[in-house]
Amino acid sequence: MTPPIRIGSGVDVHPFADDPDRPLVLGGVTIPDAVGLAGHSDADVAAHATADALLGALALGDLGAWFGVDRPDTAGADSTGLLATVVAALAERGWRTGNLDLTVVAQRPRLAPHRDAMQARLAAVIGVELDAVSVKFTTTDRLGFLGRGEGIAAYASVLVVAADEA
Ligand SMILES: Nc1ccn([C@@H]2O[C@H](COP(=O)(O)O)[C@@H](O)[C@H]2O)c(=O)n1
Ligand SMILES: C[C@@]1(CO)OP(=O)(O)OP(=O)(O)OC[C@H]1O
Repeated sequence: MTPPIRIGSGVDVHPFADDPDRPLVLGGVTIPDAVGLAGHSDADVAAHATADALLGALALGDLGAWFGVDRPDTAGADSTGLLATVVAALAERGWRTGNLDLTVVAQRPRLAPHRDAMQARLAAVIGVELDAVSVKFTTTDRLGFLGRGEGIAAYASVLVVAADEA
């Protein structure tokens, strides 16, 4: 019998864009005065890692399997819309999110001032209380490609719960 809780993890990395006017979007929040990430969608690594974690919890494949990698309809897409589609797919199968713990790895910019906004936005999109979403930030102390400021990564862990569980 399938246990009433399942765990999922997701990872995503995108490089900084060459275009200095591209917005940086993380967890559905536009970070002011920051260069954005390159990608087919809005390149929101936080939303992508969260969506992959939810898909992983139910062994439903990954973002590319659901949304392709270069489909015209996802060009420049708001990734919280993709995440909402994944949340709806879970609900259709009788599952809801228990909690999300997300770590964004970025040498720059400083993100802590945007934690509350990201937590609130992600909680709204995945349909959980505010205290079920944790967003953390770390640098790599200048080590590696992230530490050289070449891009941003996000790592998400989720618990999903059978919707009929109290
Ligand atoms: N892009 C970032 C990275 C980190 N922070 C905050 O700084 C703290 C210390 O980071 P270390 O990598 O030096 O351990 C971290 O816990 C975050 O609070 C940040 O705001 N933005
Ligand atoms: C979101 C999708 C949609 O084309 O594209 P990207 O924004 O490039 O993001 P990535 O995590 O590289 O791949 C997943 C794709 O499904």
